[in-house]
Amino acid sequence: MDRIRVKASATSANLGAGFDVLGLALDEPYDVIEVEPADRLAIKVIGVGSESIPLDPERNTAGLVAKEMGRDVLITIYSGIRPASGLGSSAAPAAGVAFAINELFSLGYTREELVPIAARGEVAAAGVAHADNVGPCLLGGLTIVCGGQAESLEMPEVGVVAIMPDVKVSTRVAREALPACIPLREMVQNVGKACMLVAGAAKKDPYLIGRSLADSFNEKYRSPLIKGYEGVKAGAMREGAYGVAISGSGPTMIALCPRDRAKAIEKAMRDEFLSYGISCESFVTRVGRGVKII
Ligand SMILES: Nc1ncnc2c1ncn2[C@@H]1O[C@H](COP(=O)(O)OP(=O)(O)OP(=O)(O)O)[C@@H](O)[C@H]1O
Ligand SMILES: N[C@@H](CCO)C(=O)O
Repeated sequence: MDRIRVKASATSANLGAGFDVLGLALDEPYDVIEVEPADRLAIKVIGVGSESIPLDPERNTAGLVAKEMGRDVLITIYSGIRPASGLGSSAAPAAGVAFAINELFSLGYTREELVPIAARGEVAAAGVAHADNVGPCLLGGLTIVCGGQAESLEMPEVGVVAIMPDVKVSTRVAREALPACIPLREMVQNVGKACMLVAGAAKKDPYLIGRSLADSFNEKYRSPLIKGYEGVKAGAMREGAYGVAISGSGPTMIALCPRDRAKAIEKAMRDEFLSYGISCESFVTRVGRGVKII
């Protein structure tokens, strides 16, 4: 094989209480990434937000991954995920390139083993090697990452509505909004919610998953960065969403819902943002299955 082309999709990290641990793969939007052997490591970016994506391999998540894997390659990223929106835009190229290099050079890593390698690419974007976006991007479904290990659970069939208000919140800034310590009571509530969410996926119970999205950490400290958050969430719940969460570090909000309610929920959430004078992009999708060769 002299060149490989993969589809690496958007992801939604945290899912409320699962801060830096849980992540959900989405089917759309996605990046298409091509990788081919070259004399030196180089990166080209075309598409959504390309002007804000660094070409220097040291500052690009995909470049750091290729360096980590010790391969000189030309990486072409056809970007389809808006940067700094909370949908894992920096993770998709990292996961995509880890997967592509593994296939191209027949390195023999499992998808699970690629998770910590791809996570180190995130240092270029977030300053830390968090795996809660690269995990679901590689494995699909609902992913749990912990101490370099990654596990994935199949989700029940749900619709996913994502609303991206026209506001930029970088992961770095959103991480600074979080306290270093939280009260014991909040910690206990969050552990409970995260465990209930995983139980919901294991039991294929979308109502339990939805109820478990409300947390007292990510939402409490980061929702003030998203003007209109409470109204938008209420609009989605009124139209039948199972639950709502900030996607990753925001400002995108996602609602999980019955698939036949998704369009009405999308409209309600958009209308709420507009009532605060905030324009937004939005889309309806489903749970993704992980990076694949196309
Ligand atoms: N390969 C890459 N693709 C996209 N962004 C990158 C890449 N490498 C570095 N970046 C930087 O990361 C920034 C986006 O990362 P950030 O983590 O803030 O957003 P996100 O991935 O959309 O959000 P989240 O991690 O919350 O889901 C970009 O503005 C860009 O400067
Ligand atoms: N867990 C990270 C992910 C960002 O996508 C954060 O919320 O800061």
